[in-house]
Amino acid sequence: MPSGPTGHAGELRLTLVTSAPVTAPVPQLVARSVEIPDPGPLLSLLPDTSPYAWVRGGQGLVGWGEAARVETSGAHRFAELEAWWRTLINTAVVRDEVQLPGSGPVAFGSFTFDDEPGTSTLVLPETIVGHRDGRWWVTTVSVAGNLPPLPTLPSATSVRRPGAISFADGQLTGADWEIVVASAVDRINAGELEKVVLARDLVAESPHPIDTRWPLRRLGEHYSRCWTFSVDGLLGATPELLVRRERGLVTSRVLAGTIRRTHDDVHDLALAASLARSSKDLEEHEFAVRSVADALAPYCSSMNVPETPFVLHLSNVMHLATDVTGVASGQASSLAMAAALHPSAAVGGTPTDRAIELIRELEGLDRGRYAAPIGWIDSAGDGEWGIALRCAQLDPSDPTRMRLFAGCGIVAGSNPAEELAESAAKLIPMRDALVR
Ligand SMILES: C=C(O[C@H]1C=CC=C(C(=O)O)[C@@H]1O)C(=O)O
Repeated sequence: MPSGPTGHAGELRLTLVTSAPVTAPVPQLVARSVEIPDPGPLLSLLPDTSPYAWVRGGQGLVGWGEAARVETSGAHRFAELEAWWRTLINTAVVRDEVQLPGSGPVAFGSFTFDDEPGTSTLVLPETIVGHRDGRWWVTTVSVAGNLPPLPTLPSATSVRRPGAISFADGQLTGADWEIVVASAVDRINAGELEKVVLARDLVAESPHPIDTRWPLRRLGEHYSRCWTFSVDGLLGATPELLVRRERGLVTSRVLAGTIRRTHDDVHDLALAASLARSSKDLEEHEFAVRSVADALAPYCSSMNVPETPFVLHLSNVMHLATDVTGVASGQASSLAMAAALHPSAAVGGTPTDRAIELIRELEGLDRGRYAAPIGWIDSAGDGEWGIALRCAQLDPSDPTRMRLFAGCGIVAGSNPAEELAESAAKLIPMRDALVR
């Protein structure tokens, strides 16, 4: 049901929560972006309430405050939220003195993996700070119809370290999850499908409410090749870019096929070489690349799909990776492309429908917004959408608790114990970010 606008003059906010097409009137949005001197690391600017972030190698966007928000659920969630964004932007007054991707008004978004349960959201923060190629800017947004004043940026604030964190099994114990993986392998060997991605969760508990900026800063430091994100208490550092659309250029980083690192550099190099030759991992990777290339093809006039993957080295694992690029042929936005790509074979399986049915049947997990698109969209429809991996969701009703997620692509040659060990390696970034 739509609710709002709420607040009083000068603090007008629009909040919509809807399971029906988003039809409520939208307010007059006024936004301005101005260049600023280097304000310091983006992630250290965030205040402690509802931080929004999309940062890689120190560059990207952070935001806070809430000028407008919309939530929805169901099979049409992507189209409904995009329609709302377009309506908001169509009547907006924007003074953008920066003219870079990510300047001007930007909505951060996070979507559910499945149509139900849960809600997906787009949020337009009141303040957004961006950094790209040696330039910094601030965007201020008002929905009260007047030009917003420039904010005073906070100086780096201190962040509370989580207390002694305890971790417990989530929905399934490791042993039970291995049984689930074994049944998936049986179903693949029976010829029902080729690949399915199965996930598990852990529950982290702190003696006091978790300040999510602590793990965010750690993730930004230790996984600088990944996209560190935060939207509505879902935070993590994903190595997988579902899609970027920027001035007509479309990019996707596809990952599938994983090997754990040992931290012995010589041994890790040998492992990387064996990953690049592993027929099980190459097959798993090929499914993922195909699914992305097929989904992007209708949106591109030309595409480059490399035949051979490269090995992406992260501090916990190494992945087979392929960067698919294309030239956009029409006006479809980054969000429309993310919708077309989701769920790719990196988080669903092959064939997609059969894999999703098997996930629902076997996994026993509410994935929430894990393994689904998370990112941002600007007024031109450009933006970046990652897959929410290597992440955790803060419990909205108990901020001392977070659920951590990790999943593995299961194919005919998968071994349940190996997959459990791989999932544990994929949980390391979030575990370490919480305890170190
Ligand atoms: C589903 C996850 O990873 C996917 C992305 C990269 C490699 C994967 C793999 O090798 O299994 C997974 O498909 C996860 O990290 O939770």
